[in-house]
Order: sequence, then C-alpha cells, then structure tokens
Amino acid sequence: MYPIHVNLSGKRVIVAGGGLVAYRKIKDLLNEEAILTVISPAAVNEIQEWHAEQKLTWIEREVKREDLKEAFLIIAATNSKETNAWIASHAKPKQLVNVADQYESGNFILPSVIRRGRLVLSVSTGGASPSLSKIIKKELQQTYSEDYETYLDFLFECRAIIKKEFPEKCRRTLLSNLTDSRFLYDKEKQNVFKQALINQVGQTDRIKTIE
Ligand SMILES: C[C@@]1(CC(=O)O)c2cc3[nH]c(cc4nc(cc5[nH]c(cc(n2)[C@H]1CCC(=O)O)[C@@](C)(CC(=O)O)[C@@H]5CCC(=O)O)C(CC(=O)O)=C4CCC(=O)O)c(CCC(=O)O)c3CC(=O)O
Ligand SMILES: NC(=O)C1=CN([C@@H]2O[C@H](COP(=O)(O)OP(=O)(O)OC[C@H]3O[C@@H](n4cnc5c(N)ncnc54)[C@H](O)[C@@H]3O)[C@@H](O)[C@H]2O)C=CC1
Repeated sequence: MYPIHVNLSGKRVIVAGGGLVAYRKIKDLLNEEAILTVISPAAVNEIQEWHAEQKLTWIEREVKREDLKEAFLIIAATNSKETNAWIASHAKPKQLVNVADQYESGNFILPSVIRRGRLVLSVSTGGASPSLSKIIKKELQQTYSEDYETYLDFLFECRAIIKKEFPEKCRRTLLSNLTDSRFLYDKEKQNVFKQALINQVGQTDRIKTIE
C-alpha cells in the first residue's frame, strides 16, 4: 500500500451505506470540502442532520450503477457483502475505491488518523489489525500534543517567507533553525523569530544573527 494524502477539495465522493462504519468515515471526509453524497435506504441521525445542514447530500435509496459514474472516490460501506463487491467490480480502474468489509477488492484502505492542524499522522497495519492502528494512534496522541498545531502554522508561515524572500544559499540554515525544539512550546519565541525573519528581508548578509 502506497501512502499518500489526497486533496479532495471539489471532488465528488460517494459513500454507499449510512450505518456506523459509513458515519465514521464520513465524519473525517467532512473536513475535506469534497462534494459528498451518501446513498443508503437508511442513515444514522448524524448523517441525516448533516444532510439537513447541507454538509452532504443523502439519497435515500439503494446504490445504483449511475451513482458511481462521476465519482473521484467511492466508499462501499453497506452491510451487504454482495453490494460492496458489486460496487468494487463496477468502479472504473481510475476511481479510488474503499471496500469496508473486504479491502482486497478495493484499491485503498483508510488509516487511523491524528490531526494537529497541518500535521497529519496516519497509521495503517495494511489490514492486519485496525484495532492495533487505533492503539498506536492513541500512543501518538500522547506524544504529539495540541501545541503542534500552532507550531506547524509557525513553520508554514516562516517557510513561506524564507522561500519567497531569501536566497538559496541561506535557506537551508534558516529552515533547519526552525525545527529547533525550543520553538515547539513557546509561542513568544515563535513570534520573535518570525519578526526577526521579516526584519531581515533584503539584508541576507546579516542572516546568521537570527536566533
Ligand atoms: C482494511 C480496512 C479497510 C478500510 O476500512 O479502509 C478495515 C477493515 C475492517 N475493519 C474491521 C473492524 C474494525 N475496524 C475498526 C476501526 C477502524 N478501521 C479502520 C480501517 C480499516 N478497517 C482498514 C485497515 C486499517 C489498517 O490497516 O489498520 C480505521 C483505522 C479507520 C476508519 O475506518 O476510519 C478505524 C479506526 C479508527 C480510529 O482510529 O479510531 C475496529 C475498531 C473499532 O471500531 O473500535 C474494528 C473492530 C475490531 C477489529 O476487527 O479489529 C473489519 C471487520 C469487520 C467484521 O467484523 O467483519 C474489517 C474488514 C476486514 O478486515 O476485511
Ligand atoms: N472497515 C471498517 O472499519 C469496518 C467495517 N465493517 C464492515 O462494514 C459494514 C457496515 O457496517 P455497519 O455500518 O456497522 O453496518 P450497519 O448495519 O450499521 O449499516 C449498514 C448500512 O448500509 C445500508 N445499505 C444496505 N444495503 C444497501 C444498498 N444496497 N445500498 C446502499 N446502502 C445500503 C443500510 O441502509 C445501512 O445504513 C459491515 O459489512 C462490516 O462487516 C465493520 C466494522 C469496521
């Protein structure tokens, strides 16, 4: 399994099934600005509420072949083994298909995910044990505190300034300075560094004085 993080913004995503498994996968998809359609004769309350809030479209019936046509990504999460297998076999080779009850018939699986703003950690056991993925996720949650969210924003903003404003010869030093652990828990230090960086724009001979 080749791990990638996909941008689903504006992409059509179809979820077949409206039970607890579909719900868990949809909850994560809602952050992605995808055009999300759930097709299922029944759906848990949360899915119905999201439909009412226009966060997704719930089509209250069984999945049909034409539903799959325009999808970039499909999740087959019905409780019918036959339907899930049928979805996998009718998807085009270019479509991304996840099959909840027999991952081998799809072409991608979902990891356990930890998000800290821009930091995304994903864990997969290649289908061996979703429970173990969940345990490892919990361990990582302890190690990677909420502080990472602000820290990653700091890194992102500084890196953008460095890439845009500083010549290549000093980029590497500056970029590696950023990951110094003293910045992680200290927002004040982050702000001071960022301001120093902004002040140094256009004065690259003095770059080494940024501490
Ligand atoms: C292959 C994969 C396909 C896919 O779904 O993409 C798959 C397949 C299956 N899961 C099953 C069961 C369970 N799945 C979970 C939980 C999660 N399952 C997830 C992913 C994946 N599950 C993919 C592989 C991930 C990897 O490689 O590790 C997570 C990580 C992500 C997500 O679903 O969002 C999410 C954790 C979310 C979190 O972090 O909290 C729990 C635990 C729980 O619910 O508490 C159980 C019960 C305990 C157990 O069985 O271990 C069954 C058996 C169904 C049956 O009984 O027949 C199948 C079918 C099969 O094995 O073929
Ligand atoms: N991948 C994973 O993480 C896990 C997968 N599973 C598997 O996922 C499947 C679904 O589990 P749950 O959500 O708990 O089941 P559930 O019974 O709560 O929900 C199933 C949903 O599928 C819908 N459905 C049934 N036939 C349909 C059709 N032809 N077209 C569209 N929708 C249809 C039902 O209306 C219902 O909303 C099970 O087959 C189970 O083996 C179970 C646990 C974890």
